[in-house]
Amino acid sequence: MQPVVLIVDDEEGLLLGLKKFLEVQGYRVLLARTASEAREILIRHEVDIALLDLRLGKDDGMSLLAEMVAHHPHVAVLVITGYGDIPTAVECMRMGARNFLTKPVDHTLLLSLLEREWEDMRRRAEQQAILEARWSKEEREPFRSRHPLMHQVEVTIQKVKDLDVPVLITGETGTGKEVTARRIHYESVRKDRPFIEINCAAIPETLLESELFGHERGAFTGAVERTRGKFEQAGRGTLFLDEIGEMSLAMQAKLLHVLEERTFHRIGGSRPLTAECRIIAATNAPIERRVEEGLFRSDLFYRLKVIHIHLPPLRERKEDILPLAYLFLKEARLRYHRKVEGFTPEVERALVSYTWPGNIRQLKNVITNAVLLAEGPLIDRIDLPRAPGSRPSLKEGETLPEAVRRHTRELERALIEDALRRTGYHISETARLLGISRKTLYHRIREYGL
Ligand SMILES: Nc1ncnc2c1ncn2[C@@H]1O[C@H](COP(=O)(O)OP(=O)(O)OP(=O)(O)O)[C@@H](O)[C@H]1O
Repeated sequence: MQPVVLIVDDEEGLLLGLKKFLEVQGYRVLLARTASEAREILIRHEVDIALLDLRLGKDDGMSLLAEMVAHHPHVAVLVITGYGDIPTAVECMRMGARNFLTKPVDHTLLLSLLEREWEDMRRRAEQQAILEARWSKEEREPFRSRHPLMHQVEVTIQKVKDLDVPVLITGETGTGKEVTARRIHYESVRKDRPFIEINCAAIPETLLESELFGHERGAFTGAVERTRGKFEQAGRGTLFLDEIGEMSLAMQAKLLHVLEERTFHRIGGSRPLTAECRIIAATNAPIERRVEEGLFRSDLFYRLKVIHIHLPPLRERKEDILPLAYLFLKEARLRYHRKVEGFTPEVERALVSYTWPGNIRQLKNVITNAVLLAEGPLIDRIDLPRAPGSRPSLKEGETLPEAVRRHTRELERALIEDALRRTGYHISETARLLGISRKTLYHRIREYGL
């Protein structure tokens, strides 16, 4: 993966010089000449590292730094200061900059700082992935609902787990489709074989085919070695196709062919390979509507939904809210070493009466935050997003900047939710409508539990 560096400077010569130098070193470089250009780029692109000149013409580099630290915490900021301006550099590091360089920029030093940041980021991402896998996937026992609406789901899981036919799981975002897919796999005879997942919406259409089927060396520019696709990686295990509703018609045709023939080819390959994995597909898009509109092939739809599991939203199974809330409380308490024991009766009532548009994911986020912020053994206040249209107000003990930040987040959440509804939960269309990348949209959906 190519690291993306944003350079913010108003000196044209320096910008172009650094851009050329870094591109030769394999970095992707984006340029901003003003603070507002930098803001625009940060919203629209996934930036890894920013090089920020504190002297930005009439703009104030320090305020931009503060904004970047607050709103784009994943971006590592290196500041460029005038020669000998050490107190400012120290202040910047205190504010959250990762390091500083003085002018004129020493290219060798810059390169070593960038490499160190990039290495750090990759290590953190790996550790995060290990933690995630340890905490939220196979090892943890998922909650099993006793609600009558979920009873049928349980019966179906038990009945079909060992069969060799596809399963389609539908339900709103955060209702537990992936958790259900994993349960089917790990409770089945395939449990010692791989469980491979792929998010069909998060991968650009041009890459999806090679991700799924793999490619031979030289199959296309950049195919430097033979690569096994997800079908091969899954072997005789399970392939989980998440967000299948977002798949293009061309890819749907290819997938249907694999389901019918049980064979596929790596891109550029002539030897047919056998697809032995079980397919579980999931979607939160209104897939029947997509079929009616001709956006999803009806033959593929019927083939996938041989077994159909629909997960009802949390608001339709309110009895599950408190058991889940206590489960997440226990998890967060252990994970963050907090001494929190439960909720006050008012908080319990608030949890049960809320509508949970982001379902279990949102409930989990809310409870984890509450555990982190709790001061006593009982959680006595809970932050639930306001109903749209109500007037902004200051919470007890909240400062103005805190309230502004909270309201900005609520506004952003509501706008994204609105855009998702308008496009019928079509990720690419929503990203286009909002003018942000699909990756950023994904981050936000997860962050806000949408
Ligand atoms: N039965 C369960 N027990 C414990 N946690 C659960 C359960 N179901 C869902 N969760 C938690 O809720 C969150 C969302 O679950 P999951 O990713 O399976 O939902 P999803 O329906 O696939 O969401 P999306 O449509 O957005 O991809 C995860 O953090 C998961 O750990």
